[in-house]
Amino acid sequence: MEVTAQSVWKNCLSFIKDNIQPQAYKTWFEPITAVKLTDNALSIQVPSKFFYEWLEEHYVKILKVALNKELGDRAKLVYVIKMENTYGNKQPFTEKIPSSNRSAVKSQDVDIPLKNKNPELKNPFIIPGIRNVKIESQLNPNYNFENFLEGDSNRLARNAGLAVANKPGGTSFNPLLIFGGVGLGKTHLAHAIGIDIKDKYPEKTVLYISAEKFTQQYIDSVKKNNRNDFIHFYQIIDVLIIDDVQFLSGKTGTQDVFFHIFNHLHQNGKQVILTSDKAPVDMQDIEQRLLSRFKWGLSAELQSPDFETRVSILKNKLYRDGVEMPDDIVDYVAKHIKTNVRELEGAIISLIAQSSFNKKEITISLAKEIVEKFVKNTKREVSIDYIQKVVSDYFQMDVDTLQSKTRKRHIVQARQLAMFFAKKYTKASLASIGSQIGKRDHATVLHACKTVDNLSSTDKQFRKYVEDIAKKLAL
Ligand SMILES: Nc1ncnc2c1ncn2[C@@H]1O[C@H](COP(=O)(O)OP(=O)(O)OP(=O)(O)O)[C@@H](O)[C@H]1O
Repeated sequence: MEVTAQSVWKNCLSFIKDNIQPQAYKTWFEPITAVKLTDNALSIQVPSKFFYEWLEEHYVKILKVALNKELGDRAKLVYVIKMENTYGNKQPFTEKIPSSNRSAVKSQDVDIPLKNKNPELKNPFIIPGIRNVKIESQLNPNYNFENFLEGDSNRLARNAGLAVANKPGGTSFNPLLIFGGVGLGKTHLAHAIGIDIKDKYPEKTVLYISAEKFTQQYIDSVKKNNRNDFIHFYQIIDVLIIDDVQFLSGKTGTQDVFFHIFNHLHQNGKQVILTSDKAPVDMQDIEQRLLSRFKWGLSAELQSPDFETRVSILKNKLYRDGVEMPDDIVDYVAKHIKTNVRELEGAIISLIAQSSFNKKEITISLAKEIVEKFVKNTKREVSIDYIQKVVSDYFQMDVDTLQSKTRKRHIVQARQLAMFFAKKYTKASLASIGSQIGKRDHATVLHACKTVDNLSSTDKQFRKYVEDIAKKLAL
């Protein structure tokens, strides 16, 4: 009979089954599949890193005996760790043996050094290389230090970022918390630090994640009963970058788990980088113990750039995009859009687009037209988070209640109002609104908007809710 990975593993399993508790066998061996056999090395696929470490800690001897029986004294075992959508995102963290299926964005792959740096010393039959598991760092190479222009408004944060990138975990800036208003470059700077660390220390595991996604992963892990996996995953990262930590407000479960992850990383000299739209003192509904951790390192503010910096940012962008624009136009845009770099860039992009689509020359009057529209439009920009907070405050409930599955009338109405305002005042799609407001689908959001419209015209009290909330949103 042909010897295959499956046949070898089947024999191993029957030996193991006879020698361990049935429950343990079911839990730790049934989920494993054999994937490859080359020479005397058998590759088995396990569903998570936690799983793999558990096997190593508890069943390494029996695995060795079973494998030696099948493949002789020189038998080797290779683990293939596949986290199948473990944390429930469309683009999950994938972890693989490096030689195959590399990510399209190679620069974002990082090695995860697992527990025992030199496994041979402890487990002679496990081949080297299995620890070179890969994880995508989710960094955007377009956000780097070279194109993050320095000015008085960001000097401290930028230089602290550079210091952290030179010595991750080795400065007193741990955590480094970058805070500031909307569109001032927090995300850009956070990525730039990560990218620079990857350049300088390719062996380090860097992971960028938004607090929102982190929260979602945590919720999913609880649902799927693999909270330990979740924690473990984050504890082995060298540089953890969490964007928009204010999103954790009011989410006590996520805060708790983050607290433990943070402590572990900090104690082990790993670097934590956080961004937030507020300074720690202004953060609400974040546990005190977490806030005090945030203050351990350095909180560096990004302020609105001054006129000169705004001009440099625009000129740099134009230069990188290969577009020429007269200085007086650039100055005009920089003079009128002051508080948000994203808007600043957006206005210049619109200007270029308008002039090329309509074959119009870029003039001051065209710039004026666009800047005016831009400022008007962006005044209405408000986040779905903010809407949920305003609505739940108005009805004196917390955001979790608003998002919950309950069918209680007043909660359903609050949720529908949040959806209605999110549809009205953000650019988010129905699907995205639904997923952010209690993980509903787009049809639910559509239904909510219709219900709010109907009730506003038939129910006086309800109309008052709509008017009050609109006022609170200051739109
Ligand atoms: N100093 C800078 N130099 C060059 N580009 C910048 C600078 N600051 C911000 N930008 C650009 O402005 C845009 C918005 O920046 P970013 O998304 O990092 O802001 P943010 O503070 O994270 O915003 P939000 O509050 O919405 O999360 C990005 O395109 C970024 O590249």
